[in-house]
Amino acid sequence: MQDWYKLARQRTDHILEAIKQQPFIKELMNGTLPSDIFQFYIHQDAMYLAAYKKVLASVGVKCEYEDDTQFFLDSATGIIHVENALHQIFLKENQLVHEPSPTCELYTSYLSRIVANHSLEEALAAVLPCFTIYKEIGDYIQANQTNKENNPFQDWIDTYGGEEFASSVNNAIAITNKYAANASEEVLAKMETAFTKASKLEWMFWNSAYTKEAWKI
Ligand SMILES: Cc1ncc(CO)c(N)n1
Repeated sequence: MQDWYKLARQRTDHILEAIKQQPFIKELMNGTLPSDIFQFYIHQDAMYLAAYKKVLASVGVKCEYEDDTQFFLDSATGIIHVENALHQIFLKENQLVHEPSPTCELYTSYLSRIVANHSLEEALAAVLPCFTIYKEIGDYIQANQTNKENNPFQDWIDTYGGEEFASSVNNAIAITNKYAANASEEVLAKMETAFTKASKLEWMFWNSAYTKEAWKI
């Protein structure tokens, strides 16, 4: 499988299209997303990223080649910078929420489990939508918005639509493709399942922010 990502991207296109149609994304793009919803999202995302950082470091440890290990360790460190930058702008201290929503818990637990107990190939496929979907959504918003001068969420949009993130995303894709090139049919099927599931969890994460998802009891 030479270009594994291309096929996985095609097969999950409906999920990406559904994300673009979400009110969270539409209102983020036109700048009308209510601030309580964005605050809820930023808080949940802070908890998500804290877990994701550890997941990326573990993926790095599992990699066979030194450059790949370095890439994932650098990405984990990069998250600290992104977190700090975005949170300094957006995080309002007086509204701190410490409990992860069910979806945040589900997504981070899922990734941790795959990385801890499954193959490197599956782990790479599971962490990839976090890179690629944010890149696609950042680019989509930048290409379609008409309010770059006065969108209150522009710093967030530019973080993921920017060039720096693009090179990191391309590297993550290239590494995943490299391991997929030598994977058996059985492993490839598991990779696709993991990529699809993580893509759905990205959809759920934005949806859960928009509805300010809470524990049912
Ligand atoms: C839920 C989620 N997925 C991906 C990213 C991109 O790093 C993020 N910040 N949050």
